[in-house]
Amino acid sequence: MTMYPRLAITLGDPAGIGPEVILKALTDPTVLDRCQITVVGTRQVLRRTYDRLAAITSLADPNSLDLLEVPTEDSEWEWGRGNRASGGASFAYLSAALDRTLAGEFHGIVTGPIAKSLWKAAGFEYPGQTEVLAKRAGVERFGMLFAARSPHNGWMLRTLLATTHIPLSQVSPVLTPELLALKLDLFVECLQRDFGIDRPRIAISGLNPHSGEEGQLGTEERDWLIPWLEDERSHRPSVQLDGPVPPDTLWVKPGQAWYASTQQGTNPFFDCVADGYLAMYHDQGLIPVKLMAFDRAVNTTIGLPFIRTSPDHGTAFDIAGRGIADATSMKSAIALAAQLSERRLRVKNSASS
Ligand SMILES: NC(=O)C1=CN([C@@H]2O[C@H](COP(=O)(O)OP(=O)(O)OC[C@H]3O[C@@H](n4cnc5c(N)ncnc54)[C@H](O)[C@@H]3O)[C@@H](O)[C@H]2O)C=CC1
Ligand SMILES: NCC(=O)COP(=O)(O)O
Repeated sequence: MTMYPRLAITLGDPAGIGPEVILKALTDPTVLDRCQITVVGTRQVLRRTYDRLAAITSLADPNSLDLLEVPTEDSEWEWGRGNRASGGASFAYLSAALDRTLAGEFHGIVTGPIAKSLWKAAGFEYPGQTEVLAKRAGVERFGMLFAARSPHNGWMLRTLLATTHIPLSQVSPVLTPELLALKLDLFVECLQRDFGIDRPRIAISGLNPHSGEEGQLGTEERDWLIPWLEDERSHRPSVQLDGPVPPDTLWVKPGQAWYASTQQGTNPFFDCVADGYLAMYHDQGLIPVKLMAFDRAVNTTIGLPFIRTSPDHGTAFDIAGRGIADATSMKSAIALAAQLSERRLRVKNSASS
């Protein structure tokens, strides 16, 4: 029997493209037929978006949606010009969705994009939505994973970031064997539990050019990354660990697989690709993801007791209110949240029956 998960979708910053891509995504029957959706935000924001854009692009009518109305103190903002009011509203939407999810009302949350600087302006000192979700869920082990399915052949690129929203100068001091072991644990758990890959292959990036070239171009690989990986290999027999692969070439094979015009199983590129890629820092992982899949990649927070996904893009203030935002990444985020929540529901129900 098919079980339809209940998903909350937060509008994100009302001055950005979040409301537009949500109303666009909710016109697609393939998005709607696998889950029950409640939009979390304010009717006034949805109405304003609809009234401005419905004449030039196809949008769901806000009256047709199930809406959880979230009171906000101030609604003085303009398209493309977020301010502390729009930042505060986007925080309130996320909080309301979290309250209801933690109370068991939703199986997953799909978040619209927020502007981190405007959270700060509104007095909320978090680096991003990921950290709020983890804190409110009471979770200390969590990770930022980007998943994207190739439109050419269905292959899925999955990239976990070992470090996320920190300055580049802090990456090396923050990276430790303990942190990488934690991220690897999470990655393996996620690939097995959520993606059904029992014996995953994971490729791990080096940090330095040429993975340090025997210590000539950086010493982290020689000093601890290579020994740590060897140790991990010896006590994880059910996982294939590749690396540390020089970061400039790690993405060549997934790039070939992404663009291959034939299906997995008939193309030798697929024999070389991993089920998951572990990048050492934000842009090392996200530059290749966004080059290949900016229009469709999904950001998902792993380690939470519920599913959370989000489009890979931000608020795009430069195009907000013009009707030209591409909703494919939002559609993919809803579809992935539905797929992962349904899988968890199925497993839970079969365990209890
Ligand atoms: N999950 C989230 O809430 C995320 C939030 N952000 C936030 O978004 C804000 C803006 O960040 P940026 O670096 O400018 O990234 P961005 O993704 O908002 O925009 C980068 C470029 O891509 C274009 N773009 C983005 N999404 C698009 C779409 N769906 N269709 C067509 N074009 C699109 C924009 O017009 C812009 O030219 C920042 O405050 C950042 O913190 C950024 C990434 C994720
Ligand atoms: N670049 C990824 C990103 O900014 C994700 O932010 P969030 O989902 O933690 O808000």
